[in-house]
Amino acid sequence: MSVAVLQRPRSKSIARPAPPDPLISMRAVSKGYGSGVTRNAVLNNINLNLRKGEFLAIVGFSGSGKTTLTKLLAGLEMPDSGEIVMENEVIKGPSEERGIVFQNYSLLPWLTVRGNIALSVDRVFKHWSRGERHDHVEKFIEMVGLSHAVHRRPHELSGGMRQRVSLARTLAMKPNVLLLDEPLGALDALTRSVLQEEILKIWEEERQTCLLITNDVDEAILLADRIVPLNPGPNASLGPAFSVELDRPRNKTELNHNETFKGLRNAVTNYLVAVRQKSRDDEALSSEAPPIELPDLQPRSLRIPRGRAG
Ligand SMILES: Nc1ncnc2c1ncn2[C@@H]1O[C@H](COP(=O)(O)OP(=O)(O)OP(=O)(O)O)[C@@H](O)[C@H]1O
Repeated sequence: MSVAVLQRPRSKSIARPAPPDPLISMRAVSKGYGSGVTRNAVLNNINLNLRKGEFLAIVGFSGSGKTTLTKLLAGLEMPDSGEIVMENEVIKGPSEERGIVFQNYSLLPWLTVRGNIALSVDRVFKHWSRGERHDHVEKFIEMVGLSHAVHRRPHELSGGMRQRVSLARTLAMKPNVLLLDEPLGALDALTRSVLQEEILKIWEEERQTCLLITNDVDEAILLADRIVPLNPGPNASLGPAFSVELDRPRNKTELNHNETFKGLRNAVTNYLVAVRQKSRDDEALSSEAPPIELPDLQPRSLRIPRGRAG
């Protein structure tokens, strides 16, 4: 295996403006579950800056700790060591400043599309007039293309439609940071593709700081400004950041023929493949049985003394 693919991609020597300040910083964060022999060390020494207005994608394998990372950023889990800081304040619990969309949309089954979104809007924007809140809800329903289904309840919607409601509900709360934890993971390829385009369009309009967790390299390149791989666990750490040097607005169909897109897809995929192979090799080495030490014995005599035979 080539070691070169594990190295940080070379940055171009063009002078770039300084990156914007981080909105959230993870500093030397480690997290595991359980204790003693049953302890599962999931994340180890994670250092990550999520910059204001950027779209960052974390790509990684199943079980590497992606959801754990999102929950830490959301304040739903606390680090075992290290800290997570948002605008100079250590994150100590969940907050409406950080909106999350999970893979399994958790909609209230007795409320309609409008009702599910309005519930959150009414809670966050209590100080707005009824008319303002109504218009705000309608804007986000329209943004995700569900105006024709406002009166439907979740069981009357397809998976893709439910995920749109979930997205609209979180976007409508206007969080400072949007945390998308494999939001399209449960959808079929076609619906996934349509929703990718929609997220892209919405993000290009709103430019909210956004962190997307995904296992789909193409999706990460289409949407993000920067891609950071999460190496396989246990004790998963972050790999080198890959910068996505593709102009916006982006068009998925056109990107398929774009050389920068293809090169980046190869670089990220090769990195992930190499790092997984390394993790497997390390695992195999550490689980190999130690060599057995044979006792230093010398045979004395194989002859059976006379009279004892039989
Ligand atoms: N609350 C918990 N208690 C104990 N172990 C947990 C808990 N949550 C996650 N884990 C374990 O932590 C590890 C990482 O899980 P996590 O869900 O963060 O990974 P993931 O990369 O999001 O996985 P997937 O892509 O399959 O959803 C797994 O081994 C999982 O079993």
